[in-house]
Amino acid sequence: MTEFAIQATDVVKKFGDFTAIDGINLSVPKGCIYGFLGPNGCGKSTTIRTLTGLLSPTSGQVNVLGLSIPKESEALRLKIGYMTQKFSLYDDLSVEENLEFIGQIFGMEKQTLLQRITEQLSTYGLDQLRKQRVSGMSGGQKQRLSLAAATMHKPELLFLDEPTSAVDPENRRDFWEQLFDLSDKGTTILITTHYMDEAERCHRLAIMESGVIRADGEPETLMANMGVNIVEVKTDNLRALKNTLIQRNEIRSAAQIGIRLRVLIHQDISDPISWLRSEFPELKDAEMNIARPSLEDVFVTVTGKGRQ
Ligand SMILES: Nc1ncnc2c1ncn2[C@@H]1O[C@H](COP(=O)(O)OP(=O)(O)OP(=O)(O)O)[C@@H](O)[C@H]1O
Repeated sequence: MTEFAIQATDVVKKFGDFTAIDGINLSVPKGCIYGFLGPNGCGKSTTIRTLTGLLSPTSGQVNVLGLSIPKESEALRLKIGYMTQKFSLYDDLSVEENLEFIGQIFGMEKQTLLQRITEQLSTYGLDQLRKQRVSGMSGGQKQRLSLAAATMHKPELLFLDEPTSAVDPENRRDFWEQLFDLSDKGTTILITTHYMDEAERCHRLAIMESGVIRADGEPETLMANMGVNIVEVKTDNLRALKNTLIQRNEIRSAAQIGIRLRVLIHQDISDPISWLRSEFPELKDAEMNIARPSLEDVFVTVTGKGRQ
């Protein structure tokens, strides 16, 4: 039987008249890296804050690591780590002082604390920077320190709210290596992002829009079950072609990618290339090929963006 780190049922969170999350159901298996993908303002941070007990849901049930939230949030606090996009570090303290401070908050004894600081500095490549003040550090260094701080007390469950938005692709890749290491050791990770490539690395994924989960599952399964075929078209006048194509109900979306138009066509059309040639005379001699689905296609298919 699958054990779940997080189970949320029909969770609603309102701010006054505004509904930020609207009936979310979520089951996150233990040890899983679970992604939350969605545009700015769709409710990702509100969901995380509700799951950690920082916000109380307006209605619905939340169970995290066997604890009923928000009632048992205080007990949960010791079992989770939480890293936000702002990194939440103390600028005037050095690298090791930041870790020491966090360890003290979690009530670690002096000897254990010193040993853990040494471990964390080594794991996150911060040995050389131990005396460095945070204010003089680069985005990538701050990110590593922030992850070291969030995992000081060896949490069972780690919440990461857009942790890579302030760093370059190389640092992002290194950061993901660290996440896979943590996952290998059994840590459950819930991470929010609006980067497609990052979402593809997750074991499971929920796609969120306007406070609602539009789809969830393994990235591969989501891509397989999209209900569309993808054709890439290379021809002239792509802008005009796009406007013509999206008038048809059979076409879910069309987006220009460089010199090609990526066209998502409903799966009930069995031979989409022949269909395009026969329905649109301007495509008679166009170069067309079937493309592999991407997570961006899934996103477009399950959210309102496909209807534009
Ligand atoms: N304390 C609050 N009071 C009122 N409205 C809020 C509050 N917190 C969030 N909201 C609103 O709820 C919606 C969801 O916000 P949230 O921060 O959860 O989105 P998000 O998906 O995390 O976005 P981002 O990627 O920009 O962080 C937004 O419209 C936001 O303005």
